Amino acid sequence: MNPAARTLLGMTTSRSPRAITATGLRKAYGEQVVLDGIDLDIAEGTVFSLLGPNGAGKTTMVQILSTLIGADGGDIRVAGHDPAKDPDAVRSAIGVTGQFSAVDHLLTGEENLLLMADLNYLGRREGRRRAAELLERFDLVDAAKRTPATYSGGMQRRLDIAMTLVGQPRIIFLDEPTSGLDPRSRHTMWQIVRDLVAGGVTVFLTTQYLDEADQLADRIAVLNGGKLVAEGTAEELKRRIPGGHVRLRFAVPGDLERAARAFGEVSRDDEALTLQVPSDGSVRELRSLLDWLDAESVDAEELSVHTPDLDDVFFALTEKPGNPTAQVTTAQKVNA
Ligand SMILES: Nc1ncnc2c1ncn2[C@@H]1O[C@H](COP(=O)(O)OP(=O)(O)OP(=O)(O)O)[C@@H](O)[C@H]1O
Repeated sequence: MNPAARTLLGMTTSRSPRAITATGLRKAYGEQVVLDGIDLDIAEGTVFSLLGPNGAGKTTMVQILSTLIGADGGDIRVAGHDPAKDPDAVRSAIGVTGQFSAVDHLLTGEENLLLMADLNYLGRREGRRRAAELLERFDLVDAAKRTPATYSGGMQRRLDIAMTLVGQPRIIFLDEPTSGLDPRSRHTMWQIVRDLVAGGVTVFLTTQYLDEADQLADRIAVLNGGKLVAEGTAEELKRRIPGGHVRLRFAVPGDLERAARAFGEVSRDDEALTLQVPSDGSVRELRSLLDWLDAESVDAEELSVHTPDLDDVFFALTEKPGNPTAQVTTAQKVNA
């Protein structure tokens, strides 16, 4: 029976299994409340990205979910287990990679993987098989006998992830997996994440790169001031904030003046001879704008369409009074 029919009949639709859930998660350091009642609901086999300004509490959240530190309150389940009551069960289901790389720099890449296999009690033969498979999968065969000191940043990051995968975790915490990587290595890392998810792994991603969240995440949450201030798909978050506009640049001040009068409340820059006209960027709106310019013989030298991106969402949701990033929201004020 299709989901719509089930709903019509009042039957509950089956929910996909959850990798991570939390209700009312709280954590304070002394007087400072870092996580102030956080709810999480992350489906298995998806990428969840947590965004937030520096110091928002992202690392604290990852540390709690991965059993490194305890929460002060709330109900948490990771792979079905409570990290406080059953940390070993959580640890056996998760892998953590990122800023604090587990790579031993005195061992070769292959030896690092074999050490991980030992730590996971895989046995000699299975350990060797797994190490060889991961070296192949992460394009590290030629580098296997060298120490990571001779690796590029991208190779070190790939070895780090490969080491995490030795234990075949169902949930992986990726803390800023591509910081410092060049564009090609970033894309390789994105493909690795997509392949993991295609294999059913759940990825909890923290990143400073909003385009990374946009590319990879099924759902994105923005943490600010101890709370999740927004949660949804990238498209849902972008729709939440105004900011779409068309920017027109004119050749002469007279044309700028006439257009500004015709369009009413728009943001203008007399020096650059530009106007920002609120618009959803649709063909229909663009056509009527161009028709008007034609009909009035107003000469626009340049036209560009701006739709809100995740940067706009981030700034709008995490903006502090007096923050210089406020300029990014000019377009939203135009629309207000
Ligand atoms: N062990 C600790 N003792 C006291 N305060 C702490 C401790 N760990 C973190 N904090 C504080 O908690 C807040 C959240 O820190 P956290 O590292 O979780 O933020 P973050 O979002 O990961 O930041 P960033 O993006 O800079 O890595 C910060 O104000 C930090 O100073």
